[in-house]
Amino acid sequence: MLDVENLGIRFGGLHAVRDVTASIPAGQITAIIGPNGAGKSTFFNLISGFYRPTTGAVRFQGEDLTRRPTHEVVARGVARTFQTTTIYRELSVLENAMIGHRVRTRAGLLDALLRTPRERRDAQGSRDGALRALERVGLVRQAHLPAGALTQEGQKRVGIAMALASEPKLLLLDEPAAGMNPEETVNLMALIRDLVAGGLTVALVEHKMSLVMGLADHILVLHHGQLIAQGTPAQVSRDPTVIEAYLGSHAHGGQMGQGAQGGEAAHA
Ligand SMILES: Nc1ncnc2c1ncn2[C@@H]1O[C@H](COP(=O)(O)OP(=O)(O)OP(=O)(O)O)[C@@H](O)[C@H]1O
Repeated sequence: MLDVENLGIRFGGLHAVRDVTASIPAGQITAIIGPNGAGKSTFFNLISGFYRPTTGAVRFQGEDLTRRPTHEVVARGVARTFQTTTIYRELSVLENAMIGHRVRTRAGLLDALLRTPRERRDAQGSRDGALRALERVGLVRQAHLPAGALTQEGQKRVGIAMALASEPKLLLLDEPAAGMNPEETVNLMALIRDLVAGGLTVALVEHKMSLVMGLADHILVLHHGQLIAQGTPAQVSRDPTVIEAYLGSHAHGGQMGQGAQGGEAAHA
């Protein structure tokens, strides 16, 4: 569904992502893992159009998205959530989801100010689209609550609904389980599985190895900005290069503990 070829970006002298060639297959869950500072978030920012690569190309369903601005990437069917919660806590759950939907509507500011027929049509469409997204994440009954009143897990669902409201084909989740307890993590895994069963393709960056190993069909492993391995959870977890990368990172204060022990302990 999404292919990157020789993708790279430099920040000054630092190659945050270097020469990565990889694919995110349709209808599957792809996890991007690697020790701290491996370039995972930067890779996400590259494929979602937040960063312009220094080298290489990003193709989505065969179309070159390399130089497209983010809103065009979203309009073509790639949506993302963020590591830190970016929901509007004072707005209702429904209003948050409607904001996610508005990227697909055509009415501009003038239409909104003049309340033109197009604006009214789009507003109704946003409401319907937002409700569909809330249904997919199980939040219809909370639609009129302020988003900030929801639990941590509920707020994560709002963030996912915002992304789903743009009706993506590919959903990118940046550390979806961060800050969640084990029970919430299990619920989140079930939600992601449901979304994929409904036809969505998902790629995620995640530190919790229990989630990655229990959920991913396909794993890309980054280290120092480079792709050092890819394959099924079973394949990458016994790959000597991957084990060495995590061990080396642990020796320097990295997060191998999460890799070896399943993740939650180190997050507790
Ligand atoms: N905008 C930026 N400007 C300069 N350097 C950056 C920028 N973004 C990331 N970096 C650097 O690029 C490298 C990769 O960072 P990135 O955040 O992508 O890693 P990560 O694998 O997501 O890390 P973590 O697991 O800690 O979230 C790091 O050395 C980081 O300091």
